[in-house]
Amino acid sequence: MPLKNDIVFADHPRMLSGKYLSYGHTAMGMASGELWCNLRTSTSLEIFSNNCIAKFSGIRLEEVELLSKQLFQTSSKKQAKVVLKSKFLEFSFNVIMRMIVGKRYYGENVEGMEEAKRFQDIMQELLLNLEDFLPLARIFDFQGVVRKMKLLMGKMDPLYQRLIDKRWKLRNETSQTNREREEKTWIGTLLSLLETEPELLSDVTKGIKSTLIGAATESSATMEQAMSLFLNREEKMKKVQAEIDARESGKSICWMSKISQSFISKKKKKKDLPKLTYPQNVIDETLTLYPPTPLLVLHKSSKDCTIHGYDVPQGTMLLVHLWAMHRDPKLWADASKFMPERFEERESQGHKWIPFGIGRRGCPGAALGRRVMGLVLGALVQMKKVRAEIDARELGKIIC
Ligand code: HEM
Repeated sequence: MPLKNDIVFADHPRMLSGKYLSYGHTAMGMASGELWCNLRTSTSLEIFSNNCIAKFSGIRLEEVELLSKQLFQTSSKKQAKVVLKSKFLEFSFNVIMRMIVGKRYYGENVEGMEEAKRFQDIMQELLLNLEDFLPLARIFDFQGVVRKMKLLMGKMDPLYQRLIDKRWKLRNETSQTNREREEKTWIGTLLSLLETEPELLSDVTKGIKSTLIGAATESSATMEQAMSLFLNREEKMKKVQAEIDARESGKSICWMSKISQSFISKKKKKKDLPKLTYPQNVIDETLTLYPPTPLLVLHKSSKDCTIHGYDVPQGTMLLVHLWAMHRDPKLWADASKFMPERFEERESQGHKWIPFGIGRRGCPGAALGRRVMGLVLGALVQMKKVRAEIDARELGKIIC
């Protein structure tokens, strides 16, 4: 059956089950696009591997601790209102930037204030514009959105270029120890890729940009949404607290790192760590009802193909209507209800649940995103325990 136009909306899993997704469509993501494809070599896959993510667990724990301290300070004298959106964004940027370049860009201990300020200003502007930056607006370019985004991306380029040049110079000049330290960051790993494939320099820059924006905005939007769902449904929050309490049998020793480890991928869960099923289900349900990328990113067919009986010519753009799929009453019981319990039968969710996309261009940061979100939510619903752990550590009573 021929298609009527060159933009296809897929709003049913059957549309996604054809061979369309299996032969390497091209994501037309705003910053990554085809370029990320080139980076999907063993080196870039390594930076998203479970081992690599585990290596950075200390960074995540430190950042959650700093976030918690900020919240304690704000409310130390009396109850205070806190805008979590900005706190989550700054937290997410710090986590991801420490993994990428080993530096914080917000809050205390910021190295190089001038560079940090430039970075913060660009991010602020970018995020304000990102809210308008829906794929459809981009196709028809309402209000010159594309031009605005290109301008901002252009402003980011020198910043990233300087970061990369600095690291590249250090790699070539410094001692073995410094070099090894550099290699521990993502940028170090990606730069080692350039030694064998120097033509990938511009892909590395663009890959880092898209990773950063996606990682920070998507995780923080989900955390914000989950907190708002929680605050309006006390019984769900209590259930999460109870599961964490039961798992720790009331002890508050080093539990943050244990919580963090509990959010690793289901298949890799360590035997000695009881599952934290309900908090995980809360995150998954938040991603069902409020996917941060409700239309995924634009995809384009790299060859002629047939989806669900329709002939799709090469170059057709595909928008996946994830929002509609995740709320389709034919696919889900009580489709619009916040019901983390539906994930108790996890295996049956299949292709109808794809907040991270699917296939070769699916989100490579899904495992990392889950861990970060799990840790933050776990900490926020158990602030007393976090405080006890931080105090005990500062008094030298525990080491973890
Ligand atoms: C709640 C957390 C997150 C959600 C819901 C999410 C969702 C997505 C989605 C839907 C896509 C497009 C997939 C497709 O169209 O098939 C994507 C792509 C991507 N995500 Fe995420 N993401 C999250 C966190 C992260 C994190 C933490 C990172 C990295 C540290 C990351 C890095 C990327 C990259 C690099 C791409 C582009 C992949 C490509 O073009 O091949 N994401 N993400």
